[in-house]
Amino acid sequence: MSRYWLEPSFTHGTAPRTGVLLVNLGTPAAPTPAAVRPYLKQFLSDPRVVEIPRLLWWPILNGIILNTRPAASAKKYASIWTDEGSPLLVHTLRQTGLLAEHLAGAGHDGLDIRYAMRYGAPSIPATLNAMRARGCTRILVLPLYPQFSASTTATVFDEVAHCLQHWRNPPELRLVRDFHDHPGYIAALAGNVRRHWAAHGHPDRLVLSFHGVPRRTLELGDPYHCECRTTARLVSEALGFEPDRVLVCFQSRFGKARWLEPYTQPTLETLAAQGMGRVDVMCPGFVSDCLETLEEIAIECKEAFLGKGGKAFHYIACLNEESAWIDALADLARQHLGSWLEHSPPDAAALADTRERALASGAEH
Ligand SMILES: C=CC1=C(C)c2cc3[nH]c(cc4nc(cc5[nH]c(cc1n2)c(C)c5CCC(=O)O)C(CCC(=O)O)=C4C)c(C)c3C=C
Ligand SMILES: [Fe+2]
Ligand SMILES: [Fe+2]
Repeated sequence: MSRYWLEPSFTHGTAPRTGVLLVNLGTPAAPTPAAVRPYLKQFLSDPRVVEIPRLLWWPILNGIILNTRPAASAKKYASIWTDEGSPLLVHTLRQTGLLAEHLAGAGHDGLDIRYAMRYGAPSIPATLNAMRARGCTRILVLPLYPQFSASTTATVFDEVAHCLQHWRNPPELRLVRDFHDHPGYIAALAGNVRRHWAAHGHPDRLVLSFHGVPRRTLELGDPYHCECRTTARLVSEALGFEPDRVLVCFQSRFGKARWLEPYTQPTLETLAAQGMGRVDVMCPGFVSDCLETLEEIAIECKEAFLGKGGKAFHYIACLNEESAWIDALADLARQHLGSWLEHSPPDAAALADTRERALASGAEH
């Protein structure tokens, strides 16, 4: 769409309102190669995600990756798909509903609370347009990534800004950059582990596995690695578990470059070889279970650990619909909504009236 075409901005008959937009990564529409391909194409064409010059990357993406990976990924998606759809989508949808209920219950009614996906549907532009149609003149954007990374959080901000370039009358905007050390988020993670341990006893090692990014991004100043380490330290402290029995590692390496280390699967294999009977693995960087947790960790890494002689592998689920997490999410939203909760948005209807009278009379506005 051309940026020189600015959309009109009528909000007649709708009370001005404040919106909260949760954003997650996105997921294919179905666990089939035909549905995975366009999703991967959009995802891997984002220059924030793959920082390789387009002239080099384009032939690799279109000539090799998009011809081989969709079929392989579709099989993995099929192994975790539910009757309601992709786990990532199902959890994001439920979290949105629970957050809306929670905030309404706390007296903050009238908020327009929605979710969008950075890749695939519902898209950020389509959702922002729907919020405008509902009269949102203030929007809080809350990416569901606890740790900031240019490849995730920043690209959400880019997409929001790109969309608003086409608006004649854009909303007031607030962005949540990260929540890697939010006390409610840390407490919810520790609560999940404690509950697991109350039922199953303690492991020899607790492995905290985060999604990886290229090592080069750390050298260039991306704070992601440090935020992951901080989250891990805070969770360990909250648990009071001996620090040398907690390991931090990075999963989902993509391509041949060096990524953040240590890598999750080789670390688990080493632990098995060292005679660690039981490991528990949790993925604090994902607030919703998805392909990377349910397939890569709970299936592939489990097989790898047991295959090297490990005796028991426990995967501890993501926060998903945990009430402590919904409390934390509501707290985070409230904290960033701040003054917006105290003062309702300026009355757009009054402005529209003035404008209409001016247009009708042909007078200078
Ligand atoms: C190619 C580079 C990739 C970077 C950099 C990257 C960073 C990154 N990703 C997440 C969260 C998720 N990634 C997911 C899937 C996924 N990730 C990549 C590649 C990169 N991610 C690919 C190609 C895929 C698709 C699946 C596959 O073909 O293997 C998911 C799961 C989506 C789902 O549908 O369940 C999540 C979530 C973070 C947090 C991050 C950087 C911090
Ligand atoms: Fe990823
Ligand atoms: Fe660091």
